[in-house]
Amino acid sequence: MTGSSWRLRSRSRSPRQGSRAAAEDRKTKCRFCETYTFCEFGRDEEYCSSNCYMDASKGVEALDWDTSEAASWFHGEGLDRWKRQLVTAFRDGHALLVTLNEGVLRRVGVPKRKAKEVMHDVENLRKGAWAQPEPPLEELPLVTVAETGARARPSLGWQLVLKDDSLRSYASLCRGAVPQDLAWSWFETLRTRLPWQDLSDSRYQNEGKYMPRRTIFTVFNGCNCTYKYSGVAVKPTTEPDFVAEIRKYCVAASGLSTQPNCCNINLYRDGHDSVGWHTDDEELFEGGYNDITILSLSLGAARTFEVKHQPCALNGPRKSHKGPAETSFVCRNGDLCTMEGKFQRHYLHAVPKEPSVKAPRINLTWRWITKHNQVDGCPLCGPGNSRTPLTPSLC
Ligand SMILES: O=C(O)CCC(=O)C(=O)O
Ligand SMILES: [Fe+2]
Repeated sequence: MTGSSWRLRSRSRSPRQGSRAAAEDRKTKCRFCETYTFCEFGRDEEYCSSNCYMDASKGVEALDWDTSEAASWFHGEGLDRWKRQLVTAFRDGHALLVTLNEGVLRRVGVPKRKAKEVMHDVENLRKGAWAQPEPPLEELPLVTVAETGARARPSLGWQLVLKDDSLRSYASLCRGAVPQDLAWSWFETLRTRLPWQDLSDSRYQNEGKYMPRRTIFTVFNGCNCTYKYSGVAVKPTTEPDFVAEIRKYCVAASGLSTQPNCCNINLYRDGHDSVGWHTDDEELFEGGYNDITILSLSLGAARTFEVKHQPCALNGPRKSHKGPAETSFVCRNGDLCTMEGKFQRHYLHAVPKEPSVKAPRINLTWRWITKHNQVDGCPLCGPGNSRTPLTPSLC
């Protein structure tokens, strides 16, 4: 592809400003998902939804390209040169390739294996593109839960266990935030009363293979979003009263001023259950480019929670998620902890297998859905996504 085929699309044309009503009569092909659909935005917009626009642009300027030129480009100049150009474009223009997906690559004749490889690089590039220096705290203040919690419940002893100002990434921890008896009774209630689900990765759906944990995703306040990650789709369950009670207790202990609207709850039956290295950077929570908070309660058996930096393609050769943790702490019955700021953008976390652990553990992670899912028909989706404060505030 020649330089002339790069066209920067201005951020000021955000379709978030359009109205669903104005677009009801218009059937258009979305530039991101490429399906024909009623556009929820105004007439001039090219994306079918705020989800697609944000998936395409991730909040930075979007880089447009002409698919018809792609074939000659791939075949003529080769992938290596193409990748180098991409990197330059990302660095110079803070831009993002918006219309590229595996299907497009296949259509212009890129073999499947190469197309996958390219998309892997593009995804890393997107992450790299986001990894511009974070704004300093003086410019964009951030209050941690270690601070709000300490103000709300000084006796609990909140502490900051990860403080990375340059990456705006923080983790707060409160040992014994919930008294032991109460925590154990919550553990028993959740274990026996929740309709736990076995998750199957889409790749293994027909093979009877399940993720090494049981789970449930609760929502409330009219939200109906499905939680999709790593090839798994967890349908929402309306938050039962006994979960709401736990939520309110933990939010109060954290000094947070708003209630999260969903919770991912995991049951680790014993030390063979686990969750591998990942980030909770799904679009629902917009944590890839916003400061967000995830509040986590541990109940039952103690398990190790591990943390390490997220590899970034622009910082060097592609790295796998293999390799040891950089930080870890043991989460025990009744402990609260958090992941805050841009943690989901810059850090990975995991709960590794610990075969010596014979007892079960339950973990609840409360999150704030700010970008409700259109595809699953969540009634809260649309340009008017509820923008609850994403970070704690001192009140
Ligand atoms: O079990 C934990 O402590 C973490 C769970 C987690 O990372 C998740 O549900 O995304
Ligand atoms: Fe997670």
